[in-house]
Amino acid sequence: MTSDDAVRIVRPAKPVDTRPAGPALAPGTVSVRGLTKTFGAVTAVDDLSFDVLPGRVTGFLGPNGAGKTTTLRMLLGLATPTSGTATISGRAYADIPDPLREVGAALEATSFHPGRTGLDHLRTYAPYAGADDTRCHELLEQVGLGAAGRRRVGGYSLGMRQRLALATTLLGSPRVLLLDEPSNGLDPEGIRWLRGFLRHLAAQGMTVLVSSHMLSEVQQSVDDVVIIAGGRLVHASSMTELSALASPRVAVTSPDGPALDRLAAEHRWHVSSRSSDGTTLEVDHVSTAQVGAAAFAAGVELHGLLDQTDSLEDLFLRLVQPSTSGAAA
Ligand SMILES: Nc1ncnc2c1ncn2[C@@H]1O[C@H](COP(=O)(O)OP(=O)(O)OP(=O)(O)O)[C@@H](O)[C@H]1O
Repeated sequence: MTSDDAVRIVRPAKPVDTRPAGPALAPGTVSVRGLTKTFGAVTAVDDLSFDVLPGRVTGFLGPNGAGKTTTLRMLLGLATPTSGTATISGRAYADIPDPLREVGAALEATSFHPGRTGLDHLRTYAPYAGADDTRCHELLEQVGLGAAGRRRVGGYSLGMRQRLALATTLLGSPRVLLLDEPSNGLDPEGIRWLRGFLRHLAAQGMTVLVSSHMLSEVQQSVDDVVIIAGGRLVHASSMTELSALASPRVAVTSPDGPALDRLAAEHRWHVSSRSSDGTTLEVDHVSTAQVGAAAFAAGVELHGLLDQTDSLEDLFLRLVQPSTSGAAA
């Protein structure tokens, strides 16, 4: 990929809607418009605008310090924007009449009373969310803690605590779920379970926003991505559109360097590098199948043909690099 390409892809895939968020938004839509938050000289969130839609799982991604938690805190009324708006179903959190029925959130590792059982933990919070005892039992079953619900939380594994935290956020049967790094500390089985569970919630119409500093952690579970760096939006699209940005690239080796050069010129391949002896070329924007077929048709002997397409994580890292993100210093 050329440096031009790198600059070209660093922009929201869809034009950002800068209209003020209002009641016309579908219920459950999370909307951020021109959101900015400064802490003294530090601009944690810088003119951020994006929407998160119901019925979808959206990954809110960015490296450490990108501004994810600060954005989530503003959505939950825990921090006041310096400027701009952060709304849920068209309202700022403070204006939502019954907030626990509208939005469930887990921002950091929830603290639990170690002497309480999982069920008692839920029962403690249930009245605030208007949930009854049946709902507490139902949620424990849903998060896979049915039997463990009667055991003390002090003996729970980290994964079990994460499940209990998730059950707590769901007490009010909210329309919107905001989770900050929910897979932190989960083992692969726990991550797989979380992925399936969030998908199930979105399939029921919930809006699910999950933050992470690694695309690879969420790439199999999200429908959409919002990527930020240095407090600014660097990319917003569906996961499918993001994947399409990982342009194919191959390394092709032949004992006959000049024949390889002729092939590249004939097909107008974009050769991004050439080994010193001229026997290996790296070619951008073509697949191994295209190069293999062209070499076969031209009778050029190949000794190597390697797919070097960027992984999604490489693409993500390039998107959030300070040099291309335009991040504030
Ligand atoms: N209360 C605060 N006072 C001063 N600076 C803050 C405060 N909260 C956040 N920041 C700064 O704002 C920036 C964004 O932080 P934030 O925690 O939102 O990022 P993040 O993307 O959630 O990072 P991480 O993945 O590490 O949790 C960082 O530079 C951080 O140091």
